Amino acid sequence: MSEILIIDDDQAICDLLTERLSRLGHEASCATDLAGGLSAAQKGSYEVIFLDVCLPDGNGLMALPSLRNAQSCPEVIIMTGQGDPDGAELAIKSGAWDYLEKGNSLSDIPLILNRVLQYRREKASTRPMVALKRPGIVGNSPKMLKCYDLLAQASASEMNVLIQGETGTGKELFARAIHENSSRSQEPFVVLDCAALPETLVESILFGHDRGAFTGADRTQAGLIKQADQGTLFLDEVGELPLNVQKSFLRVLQERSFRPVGNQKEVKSDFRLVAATNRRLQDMSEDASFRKDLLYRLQSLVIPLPSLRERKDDIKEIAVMHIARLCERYSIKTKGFSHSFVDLLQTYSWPGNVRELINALEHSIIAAGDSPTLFERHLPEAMRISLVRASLATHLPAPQNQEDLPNEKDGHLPRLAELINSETAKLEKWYLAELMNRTQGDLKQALTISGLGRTALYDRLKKYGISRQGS
Ligand SMILES: Nc1ncnc2c1ncn2[C@@H]1O[C@H](COP(=O)(O)OP(=O)(O)OP(=O)(O)O)[C@@H](O)[C@H]1O
Repeated sequence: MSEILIIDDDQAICDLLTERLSRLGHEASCATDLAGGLSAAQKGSYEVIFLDVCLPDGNGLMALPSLRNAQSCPEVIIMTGQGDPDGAELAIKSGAWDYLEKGNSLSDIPLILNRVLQYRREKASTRPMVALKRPGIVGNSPKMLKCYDLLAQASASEMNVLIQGETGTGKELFARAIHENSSRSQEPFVVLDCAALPETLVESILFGHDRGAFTGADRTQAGLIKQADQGTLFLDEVGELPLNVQKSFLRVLQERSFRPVGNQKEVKSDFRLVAATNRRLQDMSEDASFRKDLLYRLQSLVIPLPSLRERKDDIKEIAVMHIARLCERYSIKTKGFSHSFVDLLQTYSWPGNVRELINALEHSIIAAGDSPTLFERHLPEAMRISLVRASLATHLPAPQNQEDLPNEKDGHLPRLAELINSETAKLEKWYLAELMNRTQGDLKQALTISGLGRTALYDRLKKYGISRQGS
């Protein structure tokens, strides 16, 4: 028995399919819109999903990558009312198992299901025995384990892969790992940074040029696409690819051939494509700043890399590896670190992800000088200040409940000025004590955070009898 999900807004189709599937011994669940379907797919352990294209809250095809990325990595069978050969082609290229026309092909369902389930059983029993190479990639949190599964799938296939993630989450590292683990590992890995393409030279960089093709072209030069022949082409920051280049690149992806600038002859290149982005390409395709047809082709398999704050359990392990690497680079003995140092690393939100963590570690190693251990005071000041600010903000005693509000005097409201003075004094006293506590008496930090001048801070500490230890 297999668990199967049906995403279709037509209740009659849901009922019909559920009945057929249960007769075949499977357990079917239904969702009547995309949001419900996506949420069910994330929670359940479905082997197969039947997906309608036109749903009340969106196009089913656009959700295909997210559905395939669900924990159980289900196969998706597209169902649609209209026979649409282009849509069918796109669906298959986007990683769907099959494309069915409602009505005509519903009788084929038992056969198709048999094939899918047999394929999944065989795939499970022939999991590669060779260990996956993860050069420089650290982390065993559940989110990363899922990424390793996708990395293995990507490496064993020739599918176009789209790696999504915030800056510094390891997109390039993963792209290299896909190449290293693939059958193309002995061939070139060519990186094209789409954000750094000078507009006038884009075509020549990508497709190459012949001698004399333009002023300054004094010799024939192969473009990056040709250089990636037999190997892997990595399009970094693919969301930055100019629209006119998206069009020519789409053609290259379809034909695997192109014309160098100044040459009439088509040149072939057999490359495997991996792309990466920190932008929401889906949204960009909605406002026409990224071509939908190119997006479909790029995302046959999507690897969504988690941010560092979503996998705080990995921070210590990553820190250990990079401290060792950095100390080796500086030719010094590997430093250790205190508990509180790791605690702070795990509290911070890391907008720059692993890259920012590495920079903070490098800063700490230099700041520690001869000390064999890293302490929190070795971390960059800006980071410590941001941590203190964040914790102060979360502790601000805003009067939210009736009990927090000031007491009335003998049943009468106090004069407003009196009330403001007494509440301000309470708040000031609390703030200064917290400030001294959290900065551990570091006056420079306390001045930066509070925005007070030196004399104003000293006067207030004296007024409320607060020591630099916060008591
Ligand atoms: N899981 C990881 N374990 C250890 N180091 C990592 C990991 N992920 C990333 N790094 C390190 O973080 C740095 C940034 O990684 P990388 O350049 O691959 O990120 P990116 O997502 O491509 O960044 P950007 O979007 O800014 O180009 C590199 O030094 C890389 O070695």
